[in-house]
Amino acid sequence: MRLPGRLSAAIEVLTDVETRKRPVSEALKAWGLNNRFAGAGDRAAIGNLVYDALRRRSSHAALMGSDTPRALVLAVAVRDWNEDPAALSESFATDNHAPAPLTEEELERAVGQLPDGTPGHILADFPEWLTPSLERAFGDNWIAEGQDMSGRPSLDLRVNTLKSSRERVMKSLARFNPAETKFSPNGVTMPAGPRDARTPNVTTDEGYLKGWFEVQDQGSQLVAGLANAKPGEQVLDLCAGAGGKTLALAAVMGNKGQIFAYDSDRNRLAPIYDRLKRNGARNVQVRAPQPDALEDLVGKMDRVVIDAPCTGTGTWRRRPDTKWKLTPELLAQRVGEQAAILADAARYLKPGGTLVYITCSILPEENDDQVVAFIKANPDFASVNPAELWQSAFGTAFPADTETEQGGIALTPRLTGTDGFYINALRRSA
Ligand SMILES: C[S@@+](CC[C@H](N)C(=O)[O-])C[C@H]1O[C@@H](n2cnc3c(N)ncnc32)[C@H](O)[C@@H]1O
Repeated sequence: MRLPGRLSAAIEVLTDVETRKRPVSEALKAWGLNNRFAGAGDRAAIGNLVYDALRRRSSHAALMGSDTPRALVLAVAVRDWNEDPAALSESFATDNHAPAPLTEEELERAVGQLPDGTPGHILADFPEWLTPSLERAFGDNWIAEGQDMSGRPSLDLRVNTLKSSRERVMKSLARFNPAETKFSPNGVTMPAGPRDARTPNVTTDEGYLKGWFEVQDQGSQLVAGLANAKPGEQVLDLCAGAGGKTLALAAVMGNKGQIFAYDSDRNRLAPIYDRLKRNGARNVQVRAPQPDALEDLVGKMDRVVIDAPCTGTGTWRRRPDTKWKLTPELLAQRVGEQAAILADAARYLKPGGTLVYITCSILPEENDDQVVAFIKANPDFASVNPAELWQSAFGTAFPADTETEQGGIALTPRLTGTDGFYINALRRSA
C-alpha cells in the first residue's frame, strides 16, 4: 500500500475506535482480518498513524478546527510525518484508495500554527479536567511534561541477570541496534523510529525464548530496583499481576530469600507461572486469591511491594486512547482502591519493615496524596530519603528533579525518558 491508502485505512480504524468505543489494538486487528492483502509493514504504518492521531488528539483537532478521524489523520500526516499538504492532496487525486483530496480550508489549516492563547491542556494534549492535577504535579513544567507524554515511546527490555548479561542480549539483538538504558543498570533500549517505522519484534528472538530478557519499560525496571529488595529477604508482592515486577525482584535478589506473589484477580495472575519458568525465577511462591491466602504472612515480611491498580496516566505514550477515556469517577475509584490496599498491607510487615508503594500514574491524587493520608493514619511510617534509596539501589547519581514533596520519586518521559512512574518507600519504625 502507498501512503494515501494507508491514510484511508487509518481513518477507517480511527472511526471504528471512536464510534464503537473499541480499544485501538482490537480495531487494528479487525481491520487486518478484513484486509488480508495488507502486509506487516502496512499494518504497522496504519497503527502508527492511529496512535499518533490519539497521542496529540486535542492539538491536532484545534489546528484543523475539527476532531473527525479524517481531520486527525491529515494532521498527523502533516505535523508528525512532515508531508507537504499540497503534494499529499495531489497524490490523492491519482490513487483509487486515497481519501478525498484536501479542501481549501484543510490545506490552509494543516500548515497553520496554534494561535497565541491556545489553552495549556490543548498544547499539552490531555483532558481539560486534569489541568489542576498536572499543574500541582509539575508546576511551571506541566505543559512540557504533557507534550513529552504525547510522543512515541522507546521499546525497552530488562536483561534477566539470572540467565544472561546485557552484553549477551545486545549481541543477540544486534540487528535492531540496541543501546544501554540511561538509568536502569540492566536495561536495553531501542528508540522509536519516525513515520512508518516498525517496532522490533523481539519476542521471537531466541534470547527471549530462552528467558534472557523481558519487555519492560525502563521506568518499570527502575521502580522494581528501587523497591530495594535484598537477597535473603521475605517479600510480599501484593499486586503481582502477570509478574513484571516479581521477575525483576527475583533477579535483584539472585533467587535468594522468598517472594510471595499475590493478586486478587486470578486471570491477571495466570501468565506468571510460565513467565517464572522461562525466567528461571526459583524463589517465588505464587499465592492465588482465596480466603486467608496471606494470613500466615502477617507480621513476617521485610518488604511489602504494592504495585497498585491505577489510572495508568504514566503510560499515555503507549496507550493514548486511555488518555481520553479517563473520567473523574474512574480516578476516584482507583484512589479508593489504593487507599484500601495501603491500609491492609501494613499488617504483613515486621517492625522495621518497608512498604513500597508504586503506581504508573503521574497524578498527585494517586501518589503523594495517598502517602500523606497513609502516614497520617500510620505515624510509625516515614519515607526513606529518595536520594539515599537511589544510591542504595543503583549506586549512581540521583536524576535531577525527580524527588516529590512527600519523599517519593516521580519518573516521567521528560525527566528520565521513561513512562511515568511513582515510588515511595515507607519504612516502619522498629
Ligand atoms: C499495576 S497492576 C500490577 C502489574 C504487575 N505488578 C506487573 O508488574 O506486571 C495492578 C494489579 O493490582 C491488582 N489488584 C487490584 N486490587 C487488588 C487488591 N485489593 N489486592 C491485590 N491485588 C489487587 C489488579 O488485579 C492488577 O493486576
